[in-house]
Amino acid sequence: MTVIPEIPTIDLSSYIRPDATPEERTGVIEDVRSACSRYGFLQVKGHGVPLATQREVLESCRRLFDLSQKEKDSLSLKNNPARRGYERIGEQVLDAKALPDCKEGYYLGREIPLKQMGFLRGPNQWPPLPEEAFHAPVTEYYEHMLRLGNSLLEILTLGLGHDISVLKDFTKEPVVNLKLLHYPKHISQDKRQFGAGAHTDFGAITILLQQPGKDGLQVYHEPNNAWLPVPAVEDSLVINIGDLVNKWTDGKYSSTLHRVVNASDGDRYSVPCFYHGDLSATNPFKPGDGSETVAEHIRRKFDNSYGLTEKS
Ligand SMILES: O=C(O)CCC(=O)C(=O)O
Ligand SMILES: [Fe+2]
Repeated sequence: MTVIPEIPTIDLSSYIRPDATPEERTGVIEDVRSACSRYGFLQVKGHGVPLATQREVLESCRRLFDLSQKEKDSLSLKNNPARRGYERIGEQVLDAKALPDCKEGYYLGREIPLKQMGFLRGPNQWPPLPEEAFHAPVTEYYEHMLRLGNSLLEILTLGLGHDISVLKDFTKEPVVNLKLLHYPKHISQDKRQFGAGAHTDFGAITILLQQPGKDGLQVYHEPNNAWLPVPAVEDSLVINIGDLVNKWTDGKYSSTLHRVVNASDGDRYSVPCFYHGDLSATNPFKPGDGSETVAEHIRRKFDNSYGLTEKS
């Protein structure tokens, strides 16, 4: 009988706690290294993001997507050079062999002044919701993602045998973007319809909050030719490696195909956080290897998935 493996869950508190021993830290580094090279995915607990903050950001998703279609369309990412804002159901095609994704989304990131606006950098588009119903909870969650993202990059870097100082340029002014997602109930009978078609993430790492109890994420496991479900467990965050780190580590840490089919009998909300890094950075693990910049890499993949060109 083939035993289908499970995506491992790792307790990060043994690394993050100020009084963690060197042995405890080494244990976490080793476990994360192993999960990233075997699966490219892991779940973490003990990550330091308060449960109330997680619940609030998921509530903010519900409030946002409950706005009228007209209000949401007026915030479209297509009219925004920083690509902040709203994506309609069917607007993104993550897998060109499948039907357009059955999800709607909303991008937010660091608030950058208008005069410094550029690709993925600029002011956010804020929906017409009270401060405490959206702006405050989303901003609080965002600050936690920055902190956690930096700790995870450290852990990954140490696992590769590098000093964390190699991350200096990459983490200088990092583009770290949240995406609020809503998957309606899955009703299509068409086998080519997914909430999110099979894809790998574009950036360095992704930290994903799934609405507890609302399963749907599946990760491809090549050795078994199987899609492994990643259960939506309260207070666990999913971490996965993106294409940038896959490329920079020659696949030692792999960006793995994944997809979403809303398995619940109602709406499903989730919040991925894409840590892309400093747009002008190149490979921190092999400086001078001639690789493209973070900006060049992300732009190609991002615009392609929305059918955008540099000028649109
Ligand atoms: O909603 C999810 O569980 C995953 C979303 C995802 O993979 C993505 O947005 O890249
Ligand atoms: Fe993804």
